[in-house]
Amino acid sequence: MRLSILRDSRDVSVVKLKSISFWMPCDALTSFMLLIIHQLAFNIALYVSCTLPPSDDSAKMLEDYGHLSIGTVSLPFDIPGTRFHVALKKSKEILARLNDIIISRRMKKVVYDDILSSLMESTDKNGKYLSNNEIRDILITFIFAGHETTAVFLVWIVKYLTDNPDILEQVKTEQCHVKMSKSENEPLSWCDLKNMPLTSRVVQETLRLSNVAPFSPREVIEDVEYKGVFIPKGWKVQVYYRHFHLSPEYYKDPYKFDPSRFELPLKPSIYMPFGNGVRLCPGSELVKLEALLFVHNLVTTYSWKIVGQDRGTQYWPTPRPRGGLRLEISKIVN
Ligand code: HEM
Repeated sequence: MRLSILRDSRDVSVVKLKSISFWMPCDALTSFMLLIIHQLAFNIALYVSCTLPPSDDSAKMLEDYGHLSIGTVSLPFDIPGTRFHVALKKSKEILARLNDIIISRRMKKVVYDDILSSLMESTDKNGKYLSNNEIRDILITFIFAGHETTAVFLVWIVKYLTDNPDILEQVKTEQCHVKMSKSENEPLSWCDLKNMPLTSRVVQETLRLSNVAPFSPREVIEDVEYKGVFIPKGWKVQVYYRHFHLSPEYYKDPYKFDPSRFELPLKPSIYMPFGNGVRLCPGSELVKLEALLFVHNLVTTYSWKIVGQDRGTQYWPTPRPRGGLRLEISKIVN
């Protein structure tokens, strides 16, 4: 199957993301960052997947995805009233909606520069095109994987920058420099994004420290002995990336937010925020791009402060600042 769209985000994403309302709807507000960014990350995932602009319909879809997300980490009892039951119901509604989108796209016969069109053109190794149900199933995964982790990850960037004012100042200097090299309203180009070494390291370090996707599930396909432990074929195992990322064996002072650790190349296989091997996250380049654009817009346009006490980390369903990080945020007046 040919599916290149997210492997080469250079061409698509800079162009697409700039056409989405990128940030807050007003000049000042106090709100939970996770709420705002969830909507933003979802809009981007929906746009990259199906070229759907934000609407009431997409807001409803995000709500349904919220139930689906909770259902994936609930006990699998399909009994009315359980979270799992609600998640199954909502997933059927999302699948029906995606089916309508596929049918309407087939009728229009228009090719868009998005994942849906790429899937519709794709063939398997026998040259057979994917069915609507196959496309629908891949899309639901892409949109799910494409917004949930991204939203939490962007919130962690804000948290770490706020907690480290020296690094925040340096990032601001870097980003203002980039901004000043552009004329007013000129969008960032791929070259500009390559010209943000410190911000890129902040992105890498946030991925290491936040571990928003802390593990991957795998099935053992043959008997194996690992460090004296026998693991039989058929067992389910978790590859726990968090173990590598927070190990003092691999990282000096591992709980410290220190982007400078990425100034030199790391040892192989100790940094895997997007997994490894054939199932490596296909959205990894898109996420980094979103993060650079997000930080650029954030630090050059807004100032903010955290409201209330630091409430630590909530580990369910994935690690995130407890409560979603309440911020008082306002537009910088020049
Ligand atoms: C900070 C954001 C993200 C993180 C940390 C992340 C991390 C991961 C990880 C660890 C995996 C599992 C890899 C494995 O099993 O080896 C994965 C899989 C996947 N991710 Fe991401 N991801 C992020 C964002 C995205 C985005 C934006 C998209 C799409 C637009 C996406 C789409 C997918 C898909 C479709 C898979 C399944 C791949 C497969 O099973 O072959 N992810 N991601």
